[in-house]
Amino acid sequence: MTVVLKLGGSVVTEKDEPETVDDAGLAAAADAVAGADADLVVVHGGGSFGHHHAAEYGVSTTEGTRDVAGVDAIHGAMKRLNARVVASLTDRGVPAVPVHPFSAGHRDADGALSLPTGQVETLLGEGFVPVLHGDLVAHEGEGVTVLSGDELVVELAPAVGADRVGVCSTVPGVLSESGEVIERVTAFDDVAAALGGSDATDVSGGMAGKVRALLALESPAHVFGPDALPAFFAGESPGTTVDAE
Ligand SMILES: Nc1ncnc2c1ncn2[C@@H]1O[C@H](COP(=O)(O)OP(=O)(O)OP(=O)(O)O)[C@@H](O)[C@H]1O
Ligand SMILES: C=C(C)CCOP(=O)(O)O
Repeated sequence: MTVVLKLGGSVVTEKDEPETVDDAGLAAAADAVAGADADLVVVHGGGSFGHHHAAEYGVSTTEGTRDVAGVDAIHGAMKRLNARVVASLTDRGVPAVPVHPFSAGHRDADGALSLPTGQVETLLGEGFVPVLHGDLVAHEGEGVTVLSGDELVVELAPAVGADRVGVCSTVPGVLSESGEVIERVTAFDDVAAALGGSDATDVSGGMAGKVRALLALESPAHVFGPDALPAFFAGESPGTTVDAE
């Protein structure tokens, strides 16, 4: 069983406090990952490491920068967070290794992403748990733009032949306008009215960006909260299933 799991930046960091890890959130997520019986690829989001710096330099998934100080601030912070996530996993005996997307991917002038995945597939085959992260990426005509962890999930899941895809955020799923967890989302327009950005600083579109990205996947993806991580690894379908059918 191959699983691609994104740990939202809102799960592993205090999203409102610049460069602050949520120690309890990260520990709980790492415990769940350590207990999983699967070949696993982990992706984590930016949280208060990526989004604050990206907002400061005016960088999003479509608006770029050529400022090397911005690259250092954003990519540097994401590498620091990645080191913390990898360490929390290796502390628990998970064979986690870092993979930095900035060194590998690029977007063309239309924004289309090319991301080599051979290193992830090979690491997985060799028994490692590759840990990727939302990052910057070279972007023709823009300098560099943000590459969200949700986009990484969409690229990686088919590349590694994922049997299950999970996106863990702090919300228990995609919520309706009345605040109920929507069980299944099959089309963006069906839920567009309920979808907003993030309630924290977020340059990659919050839940709306997440649903849009996941609908591009051939296979279903599950969006759920941190408490549901063990259920997800047990094969259940907690939260919202996003499935374009
Ligand atoms: N209809 C909705 N259902 C659920 N969440 C929603 C909805 N509309 C807006 N949101 C916001 O989307 C947020 C989740 O997206 P966000 O990008 O912040 O999560 P994340 O992936 O955990 O973080 P990061 O982008 O740092 O990785 C929620 O915290 C909430 O504020
Ligand atoms: C802001 C940066 C650098 C990464 C964004 O990744 P995301 O939190 O998965 O959207």
